[in-house]
Amino acid sequence: MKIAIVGCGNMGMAFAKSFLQYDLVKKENLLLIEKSTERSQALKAEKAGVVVDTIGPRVAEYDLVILSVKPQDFGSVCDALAAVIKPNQVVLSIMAGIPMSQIQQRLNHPLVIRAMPNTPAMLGMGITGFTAAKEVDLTNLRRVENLINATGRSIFLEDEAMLDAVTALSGSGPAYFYYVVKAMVEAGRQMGFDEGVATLLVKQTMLGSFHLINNADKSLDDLIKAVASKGGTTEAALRQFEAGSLADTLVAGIRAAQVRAQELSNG
Ligand SMILES: NC(=O)C1=CN([C@@H]2O[C@H](COP(=O)(O)OP(=O)(O)OC[C@H]3O[C@@H](n4cnc5c(N)ncnc54)[C@H](O)[C@@H]3O)[C@@H](O)[C@H]2O)C=CC1
Ligand SMILES: O=C(O)[C@@H]1CCC=N1
Repeated sequence: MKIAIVGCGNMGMAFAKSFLQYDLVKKENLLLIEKSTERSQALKAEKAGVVVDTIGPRVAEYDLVILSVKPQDFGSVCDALAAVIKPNQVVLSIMAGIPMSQIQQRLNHPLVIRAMPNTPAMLGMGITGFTAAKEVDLTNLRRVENLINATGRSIFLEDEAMLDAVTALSGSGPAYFYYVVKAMVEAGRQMGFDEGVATLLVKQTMLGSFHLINNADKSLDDLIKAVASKGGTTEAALRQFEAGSLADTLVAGIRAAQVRAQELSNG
């Protein structure tokens, strides 16, 4: 397979590296289109693929074109891509917010798949929600699904509208996790630990707790109950979280991310 990636930042390269790792594409068949000179020089030094700075006629030689520029930069790539794209090529967009209909219309091209990954894709531990325009046949859909699965796990969604919810939940999700970890490390620092020790205590707690969520045959409420002894320390913390409506604030934040994803479709 020959793959062109437009926008080779965090996510574009997370995808590229996963494909290379699983030998799903050869470096000579991977076109990396990156407008930033600094970034493209780094990609050339890494010998990550064939690096160019603009979309040109050679893009037409690739089976799949991945759009991984920021949604705000989509307008800057449309015309150049529309001018060279051939009818049999498949476009995979990982841009937040931009609906498939808009991509189809701006590129004058029906074969569009839309996906929302997250940054753990860099380690092959991502989760990606994806959906496809009705014009995309099963063979192409399976090919792209296999590629996405090199970055972690995936879930196909019939309803494109749910991709904005995926964006809010798992796309942005890693940042929420880091935010909570950061607050816990700060609490550790305030209680007298240096940052390294606080970080070790928190990271190992998060790792172990994640495995308990995955392996213990208990609900989240039961897992909380198993930690929070009656009249103990955990209860004191949870009471404070409730008083500050922490859970409601987290839910409201995630809903704000969903609204923002919907707004991004308007440019
Ligand atoms: N960062 C994240 O956690 C996630 C991001 N996304 C989506 O992935 C897309 C990319 O995000 P990141 O990789 O984080 O951004 P990034 O800023 O790291 O990468 C975007 C790259 O596109 C390049 N670029 C901009 N205009 C260009 C053009 N006309 N031609 C060629 N290259 C161009 C930029 O120089 C930059 O290197 C966004 O649309 C975002 O919504 C999706 C899921 C997770
Ligand atoms: O913050 C953003 O807009 C992108 C989409 C999901 C994660 N990062």
